[in-house]
Amino acid sequence: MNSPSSESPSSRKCLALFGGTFNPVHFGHLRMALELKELLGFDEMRLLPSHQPAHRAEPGVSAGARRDMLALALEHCPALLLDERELQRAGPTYTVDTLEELRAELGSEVSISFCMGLDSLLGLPGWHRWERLIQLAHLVVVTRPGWQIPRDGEVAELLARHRADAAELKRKPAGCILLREQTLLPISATGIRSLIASGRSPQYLLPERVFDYIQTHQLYKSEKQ
Ligand SMILES: Nc1ncnc2c1ncn2[C@@H]1O[C@H](COP(=O)(O)OP(=O)(O)OP(=O)(O)O)[C@@H](O)[C@H]1O
Ligand SMILES: O=C(O)c1ccc[n+]([C@@H]2O[C@H](COP(=O)([O-])O)[C@@H](O)[C@H]2O)c1
Repeated sequence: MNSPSSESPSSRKCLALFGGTFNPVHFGHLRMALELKELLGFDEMRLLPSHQPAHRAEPGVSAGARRDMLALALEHCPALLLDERELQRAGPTYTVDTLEELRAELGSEVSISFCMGLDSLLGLPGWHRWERLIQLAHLVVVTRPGWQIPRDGEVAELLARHRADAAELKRKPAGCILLREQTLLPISATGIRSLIASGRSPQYLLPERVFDYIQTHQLYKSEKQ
């Protein structure tokens, strides 16, 4: 399928995706996804767990367990959906493959926004076929404490060409980058894993049911996970 066409009706369906390793999912992810959905008026917000993350060491916890924790976290939140498509693909998980697949499924008119933290945007030039991403979807980037918007380099150039405001996400199916300054909870999965590995509790940083799952399955007891 070719790149989606540009202008068209304001009644266009708007789908948002929030991808991650979710090892484990925590309130930082969930609040960000929910706030973006509500504040930007997406019709759907799908959380997309990656199977075999492309640019990090293989997680010590299986894709199935990461998916199960995410499913538990979303059970009582109809506003957030789980999209398992990446778990069904073998080999390294590349976002561009997911977006090509979605475009083939949904057609060229639906607006697709791929949401990420600023830390992820800074690494974008290392992603597989990264220049194609912006032809297939919008990027919604939430600034994260401790991370600065770059002034030069490939990401700065990408921003200069594609930066747009929120209304553009509905006006076009793809091609815009929206930078959102949003208060993010200072929680990271790395922090949660190291708390547990050092014998401390991650309670109140993630949903209670996810905490129960981690305890039942004895996850993250060792630093390697
Ligand atoms: N506290 C947070 N608030 C909002 N977004 C977050 C937060 N933590 C991570 N993200 C974003 O969520 C997406 C998936 O992140 P990921 O699953 O790697 O979580 P993480 O907490 O950063 O994990 P790790 O510490 O293992 O790197 C990324 O786009 C990342 O920028
Ligand atoms: O496609 C790639 O090359 C690529 C490289 C790094 C990260 N991503 C995607 O970015 C999202 C956040 O990744 P992570 O590793 O921070 O959890 C997740 O959906 C990954 O699949 C994608």
